[in-house]
Amino acid sequence: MTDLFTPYTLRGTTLRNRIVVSPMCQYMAVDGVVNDWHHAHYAALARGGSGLVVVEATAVSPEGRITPGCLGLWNDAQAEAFRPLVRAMRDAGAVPGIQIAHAGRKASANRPWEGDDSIAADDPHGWETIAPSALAFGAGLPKVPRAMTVADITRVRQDFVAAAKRARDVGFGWLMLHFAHGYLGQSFLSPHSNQRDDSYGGSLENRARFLVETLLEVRAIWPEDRPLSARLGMIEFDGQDEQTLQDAITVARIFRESGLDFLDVSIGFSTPAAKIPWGPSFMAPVARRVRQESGLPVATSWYLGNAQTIDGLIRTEQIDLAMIGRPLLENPHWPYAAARALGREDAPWVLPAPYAHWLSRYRSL
Ligand SMILES: C=C(C(=O)O)c1ccccc1
Repeated sequence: MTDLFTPYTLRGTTLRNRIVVSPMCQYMAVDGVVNDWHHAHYAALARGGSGLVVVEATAVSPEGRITPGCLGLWNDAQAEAFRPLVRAMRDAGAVPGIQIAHAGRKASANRPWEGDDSIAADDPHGWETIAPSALAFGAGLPKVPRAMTVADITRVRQDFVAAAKRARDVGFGWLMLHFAHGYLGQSFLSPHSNQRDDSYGGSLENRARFLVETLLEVRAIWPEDRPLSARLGMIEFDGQDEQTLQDAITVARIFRESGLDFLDVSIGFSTPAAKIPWGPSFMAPVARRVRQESGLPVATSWYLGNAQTIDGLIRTEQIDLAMIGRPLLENPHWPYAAARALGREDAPWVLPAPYAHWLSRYRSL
């Protein structure tokens, strides 16, 4: 019986368990470069026992950042700065992953604790944003993006490929394309944000074109023995859920045929009018359906629940991996706590030996 601590092998890459550190933006970079914050943050998460650690949304170009504090992979100096981080995660027994992204019309924003809104037009820290259509997201992000030309689309696709090559060359073992949460990839797929009348807009095939073209070109350079995944907003909670989900499952099937290995099922966040039914494991039924109907192994996140609940999602094959976010910020050693909660005798050895020997020799009372 498969459970939360069963190793997971995909394309010759083996995770020690089913626990994944979900990519969570830290907004602590300067000029997109890794610094002490990231070293401490990701090393602690890797030492906490998770099987895969996915580094936060890392921009493929300067304009692709959400905020000025986002990490980047648009130049070689940024890539080289990742090397010690990759090594530290591997030394801790985790597979190092990274999410590459372009924020599209949600770019040029202040950090969440500094406004969580568009940088003012007269603020030199901001920049021109681009998107499929000249349609602002709205709410705190009223900045109207410039509609991308086909030349822009080609350039951004090439930026994704260049960033993927850099991630490959510095040793990341798992790549995630960020096609969710209202960012550029998602914004091509969603009619909320894509009202183009050329071959990148209108029909589902056209709205998926940028995503599929990018996936195909990244697959061509990503090593055969390393998993290629994507995070895709499969549902918007905007009143059109069944149609959106059917369309997204169609796209997921095309992704599988185009060489995608794994799909992280998330939310579109394409409109501020969405009514998200926040609740315990509320995305699990969506993930189960995507897994059944797309033929791809899946993960999902969002209020997944306690260790017993998440273990149950794995045991009943609703999901293959569990994307854990905020519980790991509360406790990077969440995998150890989960192993204890599940009654595993080897719980201490989820952690590195310097911790495990003390925890196993002098058991908690
Ligand atoms: C910063 C985010 C990301 O990188 O996906 C994000 C955006 C919306 C909801 C959750 C997370």
